[in-house]
Amino acid sequence: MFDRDKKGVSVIDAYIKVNNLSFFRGDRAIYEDVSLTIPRGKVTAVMGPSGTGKTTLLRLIAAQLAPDTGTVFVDGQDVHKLSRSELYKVRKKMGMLFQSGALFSDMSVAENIAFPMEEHTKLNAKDIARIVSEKLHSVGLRGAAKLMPAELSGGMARRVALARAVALDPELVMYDEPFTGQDPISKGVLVKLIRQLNDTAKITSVLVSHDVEESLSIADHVCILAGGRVIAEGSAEEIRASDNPEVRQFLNGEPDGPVPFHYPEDDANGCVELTVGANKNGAVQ
Ligand SMILES: Nc1ncnc2c1ncn2[C@@H]1O[C@H](COP(=O)(O)OP(=O)(O)OP(=O)(O)O)[C@@H](O)[C@H]1O
Repeated sequence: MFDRDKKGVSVIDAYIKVNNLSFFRGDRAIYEDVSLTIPRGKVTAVMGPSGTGKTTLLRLIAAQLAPDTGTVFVDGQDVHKLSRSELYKVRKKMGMLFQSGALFSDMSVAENIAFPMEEHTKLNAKDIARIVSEKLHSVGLRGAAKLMPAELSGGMARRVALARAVALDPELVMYDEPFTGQDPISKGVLVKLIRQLNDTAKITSVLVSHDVEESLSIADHVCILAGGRVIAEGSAEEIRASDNPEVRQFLNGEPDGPVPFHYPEDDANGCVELTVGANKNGAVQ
C-alpha cells in the first residue's frame, strides 16, 4: 500500500511526524516518549481505551496544546515553533470535526457551511453559495440547505459538520469520535463519506474512534495507544493479525487484561469528599 524504495522497503511519506513526545497533566504522564507517523493522503485511525489521550494528541497536532518535550511536524513544519501568523496558515490547512463540534443552532445548514469561508476567505457571496452547494452535494444533503440544525437527525447533523470541516478544502482532516451516538446505518454512511472525501480531495485523514470495526474498515494505517505509549502501528490487516495481548484485549473489548480499566488513583484526585447534603452538624443525609 505504501510506496517502496529501490530495495522494496516500504517508505512512508509522512504528513505528520510526532517525535519523542511527552506530555503531562500535572504529575501524570499522558504521553511518554511517543513517536508516530501519519502518512500523507491516507486514512489513519488512532484508537485506544477511553482516557488514553487520543483527543489530546489531536490538540497537540493542532498546536492547541504544547508538548513538554518532543516535536510535532505537520507537512514539514514544527508546529510548536511557529509564529502566530505561521500557525494561522497551517491551521487553515486543517479541518477538524471535534466531538463537541456542534452546528450553530441559529444558522441554517447552508449558513453553517458558509461560515468558515466568510471568516477566512475573501470569496464573494456567489462563489461561497456555489461551494456550499458542492460540499452539501458531497455529503448527500443538497436538499437540506435551508433547514435549521434542530430539524436534522443526528446523522444528518454529523454530515453537515463534516461538510463544514472540509469547506476550506483542507489538506488534513481530523475526526474526533465521528461515530458517537450514530445508528449502524449512519455509521456506515459516515465511513463511506470519510473514505470518499479522503480519496477524491486527496486529503490526509486522522480518525480518532473507539469503533474498532468501522475504523479498521476504512483505515490504511492504524495506531493503537494505551498507557501513554504506542502499543501497535501498522495496516488494518497487520493490526487484526497482531498477537500482542494488549492489542487483542483492545480489539476484543475485554475488560481484563494488560490494559488497565481504572483511571490511576492518587490522593489529590482519588479521595471522595462530598460536602453536598451535609447538615449543620456535619451529618451527611
Ligand atoms: N483540561 C484537562 N485538564 C486536566 N486533565 C485533562 C484535561 N483534558 C483531558 N485530561 C485528561 O487527559 C487524559 C486524556 O484525555 P483525552 O480526552 O485526550 O482522552 P481520550 O483518549 O480522547 O478519551 P476518550 O476516548 O474517552 O474521549 C484523560 O485522563 C483526562 O482525564
